[in-house]
Amino acid sequence: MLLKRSIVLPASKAPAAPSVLPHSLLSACTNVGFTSPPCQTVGEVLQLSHGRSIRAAATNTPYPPPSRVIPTEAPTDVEYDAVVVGGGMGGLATAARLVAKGAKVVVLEKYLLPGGSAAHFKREGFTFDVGSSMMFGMGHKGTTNLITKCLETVGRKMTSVPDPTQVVYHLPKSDRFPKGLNVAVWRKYEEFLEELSQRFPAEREGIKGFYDECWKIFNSLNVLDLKSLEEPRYLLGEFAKQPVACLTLASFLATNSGDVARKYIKDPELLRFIDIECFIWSTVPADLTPMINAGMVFCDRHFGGINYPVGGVGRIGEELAEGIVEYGGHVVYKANVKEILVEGSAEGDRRAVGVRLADGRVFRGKTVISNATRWDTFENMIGADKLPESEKLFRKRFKKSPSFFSLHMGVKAEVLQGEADCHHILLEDWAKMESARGVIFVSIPTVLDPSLAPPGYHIVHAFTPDWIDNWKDLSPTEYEAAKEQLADQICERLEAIIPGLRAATTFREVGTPRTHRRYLNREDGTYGPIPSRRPLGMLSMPFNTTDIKGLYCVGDSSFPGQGVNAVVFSGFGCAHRVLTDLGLEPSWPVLDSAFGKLLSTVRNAS
Ligand SMILES: NC(=O)c1ccc[n+]([C@@H]2O[C@H](COP(=O)([O-])OP(=O)(O)OC[C@H]3O[C@@H](n4cnc5c(N)ncnc54)[C@H](O)[C@@H]3O)[C@@H](O)[C@H]2O)c1
Ligand SMILES: CC(C)=CCC/C(C)=C/C=C/C(C)=C/C=C/C(C)=C/C=C/C=C(C)/C=C/C=C(C)/C=C/C=C(\C)CCC=C(C)C
Repeated sequence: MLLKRSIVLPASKAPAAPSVLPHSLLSACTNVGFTSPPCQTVGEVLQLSHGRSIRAAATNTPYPPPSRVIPTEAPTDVEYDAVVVGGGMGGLATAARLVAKGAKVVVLEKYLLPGGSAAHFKREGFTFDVGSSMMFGMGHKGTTNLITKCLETVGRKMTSVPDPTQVVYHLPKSDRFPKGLNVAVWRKYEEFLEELSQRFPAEREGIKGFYDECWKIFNSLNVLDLKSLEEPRYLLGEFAKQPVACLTLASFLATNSGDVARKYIKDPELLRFIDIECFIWSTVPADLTPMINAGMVFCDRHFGGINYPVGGVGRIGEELAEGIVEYGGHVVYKANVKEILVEGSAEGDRRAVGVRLADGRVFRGKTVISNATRWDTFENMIGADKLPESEKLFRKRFKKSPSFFSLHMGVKAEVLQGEADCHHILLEDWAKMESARGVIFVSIPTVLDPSLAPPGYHIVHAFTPDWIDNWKDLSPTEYEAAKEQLADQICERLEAIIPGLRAATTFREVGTPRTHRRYLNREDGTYGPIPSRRPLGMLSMPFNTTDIKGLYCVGDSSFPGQGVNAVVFSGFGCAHRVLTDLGLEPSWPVLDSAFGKLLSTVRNAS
């Protein structure tokens, strides 16, 4: 095994090897749907700094060639119940829930395929995940398995392969850990606690105390029927059915993970570990990470587990899009929304009535749901001069997180012989945890699903946070050179955990924050919003409704934030709120408006 876990659990504790399906069996399930390049290409042959040359993405030709009809049309002479801008996981989840209730829906996606950051693309026999690769919410029990539930909403089911770990950390060396702090987050909770406690024996009780608090949250979430927190009829119903769970969640709404961690843990090195536990999914340390989100992430990884969808992460979006169409909805690609049409001019009176595409087509709807970031939705599709007050507040409280620099590599399988863990985190210096190009995230999905690469090869997808400003004002030649230089540096660092990586690499494609901006249509290529000051837990995050009537936001700039299962939850909430506003689900209108006012007062004050 080349990516060694430095401390191995006692044999009795070690989990069984993952059930990796044979290549032949997996390829039968693999979808060869339409593809197109989400990353920019880097030329025919790359000269690596250590003297070898490898094939880079040669052309923008989709691989394999498109085999499906790509719908680019939907009727424009009807009024839809909902026009959804963007077919990322947030938009698709909303649309799936809406069509299942009989709503007339059109999803307008700028790109050629569904899924947004959770899509995939194909090159030379490799199927690469665009961004997301660590899938929560794909379990089979409880109520928090939101991806499974969302697929079921439109009659779909997917096969996935269980990951034996959520992630393996390769953290900085210190006096106490001369070989580095190496921790595997095992699928079994007790095994993870044991491994971490072996590293920090004096904190055994504190470790259990902190993570057990997370279970209080998760167990409360996991009995609720998860829908819109902006809908009082539903909320009161859940309070009546599950009073303890709701009160527990309410008590954590304004809490951040760092506060709870410090209640139980004193060791500064262990507190730094809790910071990176949060950072890898929230891109901020524990003090800025809402405790409810930590409860969800730190427990679902052991409850439903991390599961890799067979055929690649992009299959989820493809299945959802097909399901939406089967249920009577429309999903239109190459549909670039330039403007959200708003009638009325006075704040409070304005109403969204449809959208206009770059090619001039107009789609009218009783509601408009934007899966673009709030910055793209308001500044770019409505007008910076028309920002509602609540949006001004959002911009004060939240800023754009960095984007990512990504490296998609095809490597000879020998270099990863015996490797069983899909996700790894590498950090050499704690002081650089929050810096651009500090933490390196690694995903090797072929250890779970070999069908993603040709026989004898693996995929290594490595990415690191980076700012778009680092890529501005470069000539095309400078841009290409900068990409190659940084890619070489990242590969060199990765050799610490994958010796021989550079020599084994046969294919490499590089994406920068500019690539993310261009292909995901996210301002500055941002990964999502992060708090600009200490947040009051989840209270300051906006829900789905906006101050413009009929306009809703879904995705990672709405409650509960970043994460594929998080944006799917945001889609469940959004669809529920829209259905009640359309009269397709029951509500109590008088209570509704009073509750809406109360909620915005609490949020504005928090
Ligand atoms: N960006 C990454 O590299 C990355 C990595 C890991 C995880 N993720 C996760 O992915 C999730 C993002 O999900 P999401 O649903 O909020 O957003 P998303 O960015 O994945 O999807 C938004 C979709 O809307 C489309 N779109 C945007 N503007 C449009 C317009 N004007 N017209 C038509 N289509 C338009 C985009 O093409 C995209 O498909 C987040 O949870 C994030 O944590 C992202
Ligand atoms: C009054 C009122 C309003 C209220 C009352 C009380 C109550 C009832 C409350 C309730 C609440 C709720 C329901 C909530 C919910 C929440 C949720 C669902 C959440 C979720 C979350 C999730 C998350 C956050 C997730 C995330 C994830 C992520 C981000 C991931 C990512 C990953 C990555 C990036 C990593 C990768 C790695 C490598 C590659 C290594």
